[in-house]
Amino acid sequence: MGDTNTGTSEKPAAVLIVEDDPVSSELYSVQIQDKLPAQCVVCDDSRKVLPILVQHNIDLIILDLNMPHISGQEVLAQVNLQFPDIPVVVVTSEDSIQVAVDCMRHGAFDFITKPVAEARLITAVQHGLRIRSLQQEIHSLSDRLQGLQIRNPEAFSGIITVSHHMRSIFSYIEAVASSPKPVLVLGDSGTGKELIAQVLHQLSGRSGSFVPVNVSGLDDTMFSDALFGHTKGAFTGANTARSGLVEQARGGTLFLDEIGDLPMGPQVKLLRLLQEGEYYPLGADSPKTASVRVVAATNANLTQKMEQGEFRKDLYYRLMAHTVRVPALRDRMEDIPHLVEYFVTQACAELSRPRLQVPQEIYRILAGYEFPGNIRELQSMVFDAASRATGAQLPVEPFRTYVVGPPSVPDASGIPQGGGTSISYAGQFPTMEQVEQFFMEEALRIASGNQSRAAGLLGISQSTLSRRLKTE
Ligand SMILES: Nc1ncnc2c1ncn2[C@@H]1O[C@H](COP(=O)(O)OP(=O)(O)OP(=O)(O)O)[C@@H](O)[C@H]1O
Repeated sequence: MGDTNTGTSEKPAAVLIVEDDPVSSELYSVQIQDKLPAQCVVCDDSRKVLPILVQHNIDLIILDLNMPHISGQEVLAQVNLQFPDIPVVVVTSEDSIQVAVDCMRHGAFDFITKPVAEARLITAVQHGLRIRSLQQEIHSLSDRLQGLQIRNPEAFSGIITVSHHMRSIFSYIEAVASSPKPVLVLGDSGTGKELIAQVLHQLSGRSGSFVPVNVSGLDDTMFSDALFGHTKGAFTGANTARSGLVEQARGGTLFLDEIGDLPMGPQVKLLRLLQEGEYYPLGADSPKTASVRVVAATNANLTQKMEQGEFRKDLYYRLMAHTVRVPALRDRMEDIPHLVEYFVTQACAELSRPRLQVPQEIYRILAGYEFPGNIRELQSMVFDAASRATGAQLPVEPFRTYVVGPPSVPDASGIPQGGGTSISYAGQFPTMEQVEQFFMEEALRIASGNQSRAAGLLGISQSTLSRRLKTE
């Protein structure tokens, strides 16, 4: 089934079949359990329906209208009154419009006449279960959002924040963590999207691993090989079979970073994986079944990308089943002092030096800054300043220079000429590649060769910087 691994609940749904004819109930049961992730319970006495609903979590009812003791219509009315969220699929031998209208009026979800065609039964049950799962999700979300109670504060301990907006995001994360549907994490570069993906995995209760992969710019073959693996001899040099990241993440979470920069070709393959729960390793004739939860992140504007025909709408709608929008640091400036303290502690531990004190002046300087590189940029600034400290305090000067004054004086071309690197174009205007190369080298120089910090200065991820440096 298409959605079995990636689209619906992993726990089998409970279907109650209310039918006094054992042949029919057995047939429905076998057909449903064969085609859907569902467990059927049969009830041949309509008087027992309500007690069963009280004692068990039933997700959907198949109800024969012609029952002895209490009629199907009466059971339907009772269920609709006491358990309005449970979809009821009515089955009857009466092919009458009036009966159908009556049932719908009394809250039936669907109406099927006997003899029951298997495909019709399966579609009705599938639709009913989907509605049921959406209802449960909405209840869970509104419960969580109303209370803003964080049930697992320890899971969020690595995400430093005092922002009310971030706390509401934590609450949402807790609500959707155990859902098997994809999560799309949106936000500017360096806002903490990967941290959020890790917490989603941690709270998902999944026993498999968290497997991150940066998919930016991967072509068709690179994408298939990385995610799906290959068979022995699939291409020249494929001397042994290799399983891909989807297999590594079996029972866990596959984190697709920079999904907005995935080219169109591989987007089709990803869509198929999400829709069918299946994939073909390179060189394989038969598909493999995937069992992963997908979390994707991007700092790109996907709406714009879809308008420009660079991102598939069907893929977007698959991925955004749950969406988390992480606010930029400039929209939660109240977090800055807490983040600075946190990073100072980290930096001092890494540099094996006593904890530095943070002068208030630093906060005044940072209050006027926009942070295009967000938290990664702040982290780099703090680490850089901590490594320059000579006394007991975090030095103010590196922050002032960074925020207030440019590190070097630009010449007429607008390109800074300070530092050890320069760009010369002898009357010819530099190309974008040259400009990009210049700034990457400049950032690396300022960050003393530390790629992660250089990436922070440039407002891009470390993996993107590393890839761009390799392709230069
Ligand atoms: N709230 C936070 N508390 C502590 N550290 C944080 C927080 N948010 C982000 N960080 C740190 O900032 C850095 C960047 O975070 P992360 O990689 O999760 O961002 P991202 O949004 O995925 O970036 P990109 O879009 O560039 O991939 C990491 O070192 C992360 O640990």
